[in-house]
Amino acid sequence: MIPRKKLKGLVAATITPMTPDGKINLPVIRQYVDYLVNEQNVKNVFVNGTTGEGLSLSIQERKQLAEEWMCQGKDKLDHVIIHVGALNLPECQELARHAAAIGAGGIAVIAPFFFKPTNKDELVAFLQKVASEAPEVPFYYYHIPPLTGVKIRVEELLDGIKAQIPTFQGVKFSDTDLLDLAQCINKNETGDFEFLYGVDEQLLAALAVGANGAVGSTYNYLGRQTNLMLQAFAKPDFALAQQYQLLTGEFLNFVIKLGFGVAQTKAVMTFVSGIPMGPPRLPLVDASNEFIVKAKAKLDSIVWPNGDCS
Ligand SMILES: CC(=O)N[C@@H]([C@@H](O)[C@H](O)[C@H](O)CO)[C@@H](O)CC(=O)C(=O)O
Repeated sequence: MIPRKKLKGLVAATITPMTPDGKINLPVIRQYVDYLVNEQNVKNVFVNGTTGEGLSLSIQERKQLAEEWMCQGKDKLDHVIIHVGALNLPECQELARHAAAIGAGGIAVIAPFFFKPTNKDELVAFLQKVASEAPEVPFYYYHIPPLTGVKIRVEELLDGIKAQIPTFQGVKFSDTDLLDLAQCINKNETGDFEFLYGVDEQLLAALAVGANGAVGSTYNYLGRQTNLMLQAFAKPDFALAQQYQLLTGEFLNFVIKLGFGVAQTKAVMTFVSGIPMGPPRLPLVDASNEFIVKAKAKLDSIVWPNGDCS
């Protein structure tokens, strides 16, 4: 495998821009890349994940999106990780081969969640069959039990993983079980693996137990503020880091009470960035106007420590 720059800091879980009639809006990706890099200081992306509605897209659409992010991100982005998980092995393998062929910086795989693996060995066997299709590409397990219902603890999965998946690079950890995350970090004695946290509203707690970075939806539009939180944490200025986390938490707590998911993320990103993200794909439905008005007013009302506006 070619030596690579270690992935740390923020990774935007990309949104899939769509036209009003529900097609993928590929031409918008160029502007999207520039926005992330120049306005949010975010240079890593995670494509076709939850926020990207990856599981609601056809294989062809997922390939097109992956290609566009690779192409537009060339010389601008540091890492492009492609999520290649699906409900069946052949599609995962096809997407993994495709990601390798286009030079992706990493691939990630969610646990299949219709017929679910019931223990660590079944899960690792599935992941291994996907990873081996891209033998030169760093591999991440995408742990998101609230959506998959697969609750196999990651610390268990790590035991002997490198022998079975030589490309294993780390975990995108989208769960609130910080004890499991801490145990993973404890096992990562040589520091070879990366643990990227995926619950944005409690990233600071994950950093405190040793997460290397974060993948999330809010880094599309709160990347700049969250980067300042990371800087404060590294300094260390914990009081300042805490202020940032409390403020992003205040916004998320507000929108979660209104009903917050991928459709609402698309709406927030559209009004913050000015880039049209379009509607979500069914079964998700558009955010309501009431949501948009209230979410915008809330975000505008937040006074960030740097005196910045969102
Ligand atoms: C369930 C969910 O969508 N979680 C988000 C978070 O970024 C989430 O939107 C945020 O913490 C707000 O709750 C990410 O973990 C998902 C993600 O990274 C992805 O799109 O693959």
